[in-house]
Amino acid sequence: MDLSILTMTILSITLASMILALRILQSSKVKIRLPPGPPRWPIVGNLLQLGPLPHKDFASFCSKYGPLVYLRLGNVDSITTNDPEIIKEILLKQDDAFASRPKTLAAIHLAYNSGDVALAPFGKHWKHMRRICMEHLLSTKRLESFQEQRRQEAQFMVSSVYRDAMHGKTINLREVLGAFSMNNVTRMILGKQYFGAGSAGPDEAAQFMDTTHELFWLMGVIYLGDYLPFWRWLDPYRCEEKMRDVEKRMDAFHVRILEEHRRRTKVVKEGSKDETMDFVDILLSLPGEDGKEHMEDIEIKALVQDMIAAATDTSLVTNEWAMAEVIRNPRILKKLQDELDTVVGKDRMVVESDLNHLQFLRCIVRETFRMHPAGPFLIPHESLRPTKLAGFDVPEKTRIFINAYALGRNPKIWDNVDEFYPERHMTVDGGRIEISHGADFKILPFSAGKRKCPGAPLGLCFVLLGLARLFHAFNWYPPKGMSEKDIDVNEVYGLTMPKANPLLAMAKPRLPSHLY
Ligand code: HEM
Repeated sequence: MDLSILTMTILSITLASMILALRILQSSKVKIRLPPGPPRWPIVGNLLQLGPLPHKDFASFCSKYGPLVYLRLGNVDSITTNDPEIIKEILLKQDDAFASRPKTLAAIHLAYNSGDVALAPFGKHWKHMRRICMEHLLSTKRLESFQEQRRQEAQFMVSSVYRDAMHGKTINLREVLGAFSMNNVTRMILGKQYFGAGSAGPDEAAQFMDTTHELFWLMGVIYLGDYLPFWRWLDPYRCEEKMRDVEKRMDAFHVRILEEHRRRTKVVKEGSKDETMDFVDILLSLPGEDGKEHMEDIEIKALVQDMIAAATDTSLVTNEWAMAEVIRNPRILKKLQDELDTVVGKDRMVVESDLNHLQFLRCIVRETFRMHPAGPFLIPHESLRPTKLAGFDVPEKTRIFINAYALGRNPKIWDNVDEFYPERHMTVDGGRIEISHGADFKILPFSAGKRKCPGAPLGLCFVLLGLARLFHAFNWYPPKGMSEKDIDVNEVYGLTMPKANPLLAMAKPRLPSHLY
């Protein structure tokens, strides 16, 4: 064949293929009807429209464009919603389409390459790991077996506040509540506590706390490298480098924990010591996936890290918000203490069996979740396949930002959205107040469907017990020189949404001294 004919043929075929490809692309684009959303820039999409509080930016997009909004974040399709019906559709009716997680750099570096539960994609490994947590850490029987430890930690917390109160010291409630959550969690999981008498050495405790704080922070960052590949390459804020550093330190910590437990198991087997089993002991004794004799170390480390991260910060953040809102509102504090005095009395401390009878306290917790949900976007989900939602198309691998913050402040479903008013949750017949989402999906503290929080009963127990003890045992006031309304309610964004500034307050004991 003549060279010019060959060239012509190649050119014609290339041109024809290009026209065909363009037609296919156009026709597929015509068919796709994405939800409405703000105009976007080339390459970065809507990323530049997000500030330090993205849950508020997303909320204002919903006010402007409707209950379901499409955003293009760099090269990632994303949707956000604040509407109960759409949320129900995502989490319940189309659960099988929306139950996955995106593979973020945090999942790679801080969750053993998505080898955990919370950041794992939907699939066999996730199911296996989740079942282990449900059966061996979060079953009713296991939770009951740790009840005495929770009582001890509640008493330790009250006693430490009492000591400071008697010396007229200002109490840093973030520290107090953080120690309560962390000790409870590490006692269940690692068999040791990091605060107070009998705790791990001060160096180990300080190191562990620093590293876990960094871990929480890095897990919450909306890292541009997840949306723009070139950003990952530049990494101007050295964010990925920090992730790698925390990954290394956390891993070294887990290696030590596993060694300690293996040594101890040997001693227990030899019969010289009787120990109750913590979660790590149990994980070390379980068979692995696909008929393996044991779980792999990496799986144990991923689960332990997940449980500590998921359980500690969520309950601390919720408790700090609830305390801040109640101390800002003396009327609510008085009403709560009246309830505590009626149900519990003043001659003993609150115990767990009281918690179901404290309806006003339960309303306070519900109201706290409405205004300050621990997870403003839950943990972002990802769609597994293309689907339809509220009449619009949602492509495969779309990132789903369910805005629990904007749901709780949605003026279409709540009145006076910025007022902390627990009474709005009272039932007409005075019945037990449910703290989960309920049928109307007007709040979403623990999510719903396949990825709903498996630790909700335990998390609620930490929250209700911690608050009941502190409000029953003490009167609370703002620090000297401040009034109630000076207590700020600003938040910072992260995987959880804590108060921007630690809550400081003064406490005055209100029960007989021998109870402390
Ligand atoms: C007040 C306390 C807590 C709150 C508010 C809370 C809230 C949440 C939320 C909003 C999610 C995301 C659900 C979703 O993405 O759809 C979640 C997931 C999760 N939570 Fe909790 N949580 C709390 C306590 C706990 C505790 C105590 C544990 C365990 C010890 C725990 C373990 C988990 C795990 C493993 C996941 C991931 C589930 C999955 O992806 O399958 N949480 N939690």
